[in-house]
This record gives sequence, structure tokens and C-alpha cells, in this order.
Amino acid sequence: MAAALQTTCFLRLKSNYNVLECRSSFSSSTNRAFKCKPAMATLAAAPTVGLSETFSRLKQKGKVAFIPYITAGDPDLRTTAEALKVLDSCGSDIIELGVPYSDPLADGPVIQAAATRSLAIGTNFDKIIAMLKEVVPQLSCPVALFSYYNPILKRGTEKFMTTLKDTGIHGLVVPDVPLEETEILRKEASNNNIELVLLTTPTTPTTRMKAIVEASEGFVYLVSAVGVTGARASVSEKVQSLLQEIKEETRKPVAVGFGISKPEHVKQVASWGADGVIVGSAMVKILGEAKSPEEGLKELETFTKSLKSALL
Ligand SMILES: O=P(O)(O)OC[C@@H](O)[C@@H](O)c1c[nH]c2ccccc12
Repeated sequence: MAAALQTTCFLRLKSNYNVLECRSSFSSSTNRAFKCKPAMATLAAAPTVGLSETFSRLKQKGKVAFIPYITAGDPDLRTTAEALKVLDSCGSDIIELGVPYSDPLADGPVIQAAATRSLAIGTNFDKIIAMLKEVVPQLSCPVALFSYYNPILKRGTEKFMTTLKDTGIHGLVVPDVPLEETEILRKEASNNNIELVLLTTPTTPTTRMKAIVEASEGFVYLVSAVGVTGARASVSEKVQSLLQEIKEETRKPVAVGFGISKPEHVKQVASWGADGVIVGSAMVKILGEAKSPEEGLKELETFTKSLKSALL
């Protein structure tokens, strides 16, 4: 692991890529237990707004965005479809959906294993898009797709972005695209109304952080810890000063991810001024390691409620 961390840090510094997602029925005026509303029936929800609009609506209400990440196709795409509805009905404000990839260099063991399981049962981009075309109209929160750079290049940036637009996807996060190569991505993304989210890390030099913040659309992804994704015992205190530094540079919303896996982490990061809190590995672990998909979905709902309640 240390070697991996070493490599990842070296890679990050060397290539400077900018590594490095329920309409609740709770009343925010009281702290009544948080309830997920029954998942949307098949009636289409009102068309969702994009990432930046989501953040500005939350900001007007003094709220922080809850952003879960799950890996598409783990344990299978049918469960992913249900998980998206569960996450939405439990009050997620944006959902990050990961496209499984064979060489997820920024991911820790939990998400790597999820990607391996998903690819092993034949999950691919076209099947994910077919599932999303069914599910996205039933969601009331926007979806941001999460993909490494290579699958985008293979498909062709223009074709990739038009597919996202036609599927009703609002955002895209590409953790391993070098800042210098985001030009093409940004052009095609904006031609298709897709908000391209860029990432800044604790080791990103200030000048580079400023360029990343300037170029990022939707929100700025602040990676809270050096290394790869994965639940941590605590969130580094450094995040507080990193958030302040970024907020001196921009009025764009900043969401924090990496290591967040408990309600107290969510509360802590929100208290430091984050506009959004991202939880991935802890969600992925629940779905991927449950005895059955149904049990995984039930645990996902309970876990999501506990984290969302921390933002009340
Ligand atoms: O898994 P964590 O530690 O909760 O971090 C969120 C992360 O999973 C999600 O945003 C993500 C999944 N894969 C990534 C790769 C790079 C950066 C971020 C990600």
C-alpha cells in the first residue's frame, strides 16, 4: 500500500494531473428522524437541474450537498438502478456513478475490487448508458458520471459527451486527465451542457490549484487526502485550511471527498465550510459485500440516512 501511495503521489506530482458524487421528507426546522421517501414510482420526476444550479439552490437554503459515489454494475446493473433510486429518495443532492475501469490508479482496494467484479460480469459503457436511460428520468437529483480518461479517448470525446447529454447526465469527473489536456474535454462538455468537474489535492501547488479552480465546472472537487480513495478513521484537519485557500480564489462550490465514511466525518467537513460532502468507498463496500443485492440496498438506505442526517 505504501508503495502504491508512493507511486500515486509520484504520478500525481510528475504528471501534475489534477486528480487527483430522497427528496427528504424531513422538516429541517426540527431534528426529527430522517426518513427516506419511497423511491420514485415510474412516473418521471421533474427534469433535474445541473450541478451548479443544485449547489446554488442548496446554498440559498443554507444546506450542504450530500454526494454519494457508487460503481456501476457492482454487484450488477439492476442493483445499480435500484441503488440510484434509493440514494435519490434518501436525499442525495448529486450522485456520482463510476464507470468501472481495468486500471483505476486513483482508487483504493474497495473501489478497485468493485470495478473488477463489475467488469467480470460484462459491464460496459453501453450497458450502463442503457440502464441510465431508464433510471435517470425517475431521479430528482442530477447524476455526474465518473470515468477515467482512457475510455473517453477510446470512444471519442465528442461522441462520449453527446451520449451523456442524450442520457440526461449533468456532470462528468475524470480523475486522471492532466490539466493541460482538459481543453478538448471542456469544449465538448460545454457544447453538450455537461459540467466537467476538476480535482485539486493537498499536494497541488497553489498556482496549479488556481488554474484547476478556474477551469472546473459544476463544483471543485477537493481531494482531502494524499493517496487513493478509501474510508479513513478521520478526515485530515488540513482540509479546513485547504477549503479556505480555495474559497479565497473562487465563489464556485467546493465538495470534499476521500476517506469520509461516518456521520461525524460529514459533520466535520460541513463545519469547515464545504459546500458538498462526497462518500464513495463506504457506499461501494456495502453494495459489493452484502449477502444479497436486496440486503445491500437495505443497508445502503440505512447508511445513507445516517450520513444525510448528519447534515441536518
Ligand atoms: O472512496 P472515498 O474515500 O469515499 O472517496 C470518494 C471517491 O470514492 C469518489 O469520489 C471517487 C471514486 N473514484 C475516484 C477516483 C479519484 C478521485 C475520486 C474518486
